[in-house]
Amino acid sequence: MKKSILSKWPFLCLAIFIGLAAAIVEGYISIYMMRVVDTTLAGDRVLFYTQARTLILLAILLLPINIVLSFAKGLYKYKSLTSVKISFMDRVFKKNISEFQKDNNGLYISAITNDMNIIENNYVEAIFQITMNIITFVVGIIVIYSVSPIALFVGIGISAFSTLLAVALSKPLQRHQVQRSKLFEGYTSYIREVLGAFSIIKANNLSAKVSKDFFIKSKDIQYKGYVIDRIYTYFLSIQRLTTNLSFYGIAGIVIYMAIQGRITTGGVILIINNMEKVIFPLMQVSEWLPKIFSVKSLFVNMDEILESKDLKVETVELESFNNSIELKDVSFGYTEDLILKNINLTINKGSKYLIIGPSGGGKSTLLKLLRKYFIPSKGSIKIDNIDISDISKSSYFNKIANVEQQVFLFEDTLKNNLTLYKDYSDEEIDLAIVRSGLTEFVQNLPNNLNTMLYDNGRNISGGEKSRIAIARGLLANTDIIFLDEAFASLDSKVAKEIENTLLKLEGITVVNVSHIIFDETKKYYDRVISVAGGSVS
Ligand SMILES: Nc1ncnc2c1ncn2[C@@H]1O[C@H](COP(=O)(O)OP(=O)(O)OP(=O)(O)O)[C@@H](O)[C@H]1O
Repeated sequence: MKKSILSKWPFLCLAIFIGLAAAIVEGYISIYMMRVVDTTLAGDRVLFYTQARTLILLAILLLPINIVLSFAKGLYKYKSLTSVKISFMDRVFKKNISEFQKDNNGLYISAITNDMNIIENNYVEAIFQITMNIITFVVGIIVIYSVSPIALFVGIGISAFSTLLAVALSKPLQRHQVQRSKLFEGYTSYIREVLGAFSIIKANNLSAKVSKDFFIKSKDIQYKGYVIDRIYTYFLSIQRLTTNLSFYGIAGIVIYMAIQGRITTGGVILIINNMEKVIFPLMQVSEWLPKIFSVKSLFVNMDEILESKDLKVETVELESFNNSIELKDVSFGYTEDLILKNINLTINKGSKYLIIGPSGGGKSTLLKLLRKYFIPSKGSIKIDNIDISDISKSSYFNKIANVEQQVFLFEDTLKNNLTLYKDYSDEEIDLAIVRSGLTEFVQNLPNNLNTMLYDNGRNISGGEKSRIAIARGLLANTDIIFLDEAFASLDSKVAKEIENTLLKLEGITVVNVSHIIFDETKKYYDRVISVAGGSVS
């Protein structure tokens, strides 16, 4: 993840270049300020006017440079943060369905929201601030050196002390930052859960329990934030004390040197002015450094979340499905316990299969294996004699359509929800609408197919959602359609009609897991498979 931010170094370099120009101009401003003071005190009018004019011109020049610097900073932050967020999402979607399902979603949500905010403030911003402060510091040192090297050595002493303090402080901060990130994971998934179950919580009078649980979870996070702030406070107080004392010390030395006549009055002003430019950036660097170190552990944590443990190389692109899918001695379990045991089954192209069986018997699990969401623990699944594990997921997913009971609808038009952003002709879309029993529904919508669906289809019924899922499956024009309890929310008339349509699809293989069995349609299946106790019959 860190690499995706660092890959945007050209934008940082641009900002550094402009920042350097700004610091050099500021350096010249303080030198001309010194000259103006000294020529005034010397009573040299002609030289005063020349120096004062240059001083004003430099001050005016600083304005556009600072504006461009602010644009460059914005560009660097925009590019870096977009890059890290895109890289995060890319890696999430590179994970296997099985791997993703094992994790708690809260983990990802927390990483992309809370951890990303910390990365923005404590890493991307910190890198910019540190580099700018180093530039200001270096220019300040050069300017002071040109007047008094002794004052400069005192400044370097302070720098060493502040940096050591920053490094020492980063250790406990790193630990607390990781602990806070872990707390955020649980907190995020809890919020997602309770908001998702809003109506159940209200209807069962569970609000008081939710409030109590929420208080416990948010209290822990707030406390961790308090601990982190406390460490920063100790750190900042010590740091301010040392820098203030150093500043007074340097001011004393410079005034003493002026009394002895070793530097001019303008020189005193220049050194005091630039000491601020040396000490303040140091203070800033030592404030930002612990933050950068503390983010290191967040990157490690994110890389762990995003790491794909599936190292299987898929070498075959499935061009077509011609004959059959063969399951040979297939066993599978989510854990050590096997859910499916030594399954032998052949699914022929174009045939229609009804899968029935008791709840928890393993029907959906069998579908998950056929859909390549999971790979068998033992045995093999071969499609036209090619092992499913060797076939690339994308080419396999192009050949299958999945109709689930839980339908997800994007916040978009009904048309895009049906086509899933692929190109189909109007005739194809109309046919899928008719076949899935959606004709009347679409006609009654205010903007027909262009009607927007919001919030996962909150304003449409469960049955309408199911029919949208079935229409998607039909429209996809795939060789195989897998249905998992797709008719559960439909009335028997509509369900039977849709089932009939599916059973009449020529050349398309249909595997339908269903509790709902109609005698009228059951006989048209080529085979009814019962899955119970881990076996098929
Ligand atoms: N992701 C999972 N992790 C662990 N166990 C699981 C997972 N999914 C299902 N199981 C378990 O596997 C067994 C079979 O579940 P499966 O969903 O395949 O049954 P099913 O026959 O489809 O049941 P139903 O008809 O109730 O949907 C069950 O005991 C279930 O608890």
